[in-house]
Amino acid sequence: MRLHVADHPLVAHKLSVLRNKETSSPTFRKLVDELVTLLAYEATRDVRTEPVAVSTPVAETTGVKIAEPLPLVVPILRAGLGMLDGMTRLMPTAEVGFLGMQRDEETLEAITYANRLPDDLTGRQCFLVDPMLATGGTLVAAIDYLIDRGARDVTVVCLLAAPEGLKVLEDHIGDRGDVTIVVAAVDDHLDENAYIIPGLGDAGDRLYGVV
Ligand SMILES: O=P(O)(O)OC[C@H]1O[C@H](OP(=O)(O)OP(=O)(O)O)[C@H](O)[C@@H]1O
Ligand SMILES: O=c1cc[nH]c(=O)[nH]1
Ligand SMILES: [Mg+2]
Repeated sequence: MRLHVADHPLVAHKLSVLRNKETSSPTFRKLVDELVTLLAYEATRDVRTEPVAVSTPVAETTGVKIAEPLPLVVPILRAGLGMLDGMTRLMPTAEVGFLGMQRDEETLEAITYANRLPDDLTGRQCFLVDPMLATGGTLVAAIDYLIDRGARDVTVVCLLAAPEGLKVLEDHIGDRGDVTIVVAAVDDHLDENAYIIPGLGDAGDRLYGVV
């Protein structure tokens, strides 16, 4: 497993506003979108391309286009939905699958309530998006769904990760797949309720309200 932590003053600035409990939902949504755009640039660095002939106004040349099978972006609902537009804006030809997962706040187990993924992911580059990697339970289950369908190349884009969750992911994945985590920051620790500290609270609630 590879970990890439964004090291950029704009990321750090936007993340600080996101953490602030006074930041309203509309501003929070906009900042998540802006941060994803910055992270997606790094996350898509190894996206596969193939040559394509291009006629410029004055010459023939060879360019590139994103190769088939097309990449698959998978937001983990709810909070991951706030990161989808930023990904598809950079990769408009990507296809989109969906996973609806909710962490049981008592047991911390990830429960899957929606699953709309292609049956066969052999050879597809997959991009999982979810703002928070806390205990790692949700992403372990999500990565397993992709690997079980044949995916071997998975990039996870998160805003915040806890060291505890990164360790769980690394131990779980082993050599079963080629997994890269791109994250805006690795925070300090989890509290007794498995919330990321200092964190930003419940990402889903801050994006969409408490339901
Ligand atoms: O690493 P973990 O300990 O599994 O926790 C992380 C998960 O918790 C949050 O989702 P939540 O369960 O709150 O669902 P929501 O997006 O609907 O709010 C977050 O968006 C991750 O999916
Ligand atoms: O800090 C946390 C942990 C899990 N899920 C969140 O939304 N925030
Ligand atoms: Mg939530």
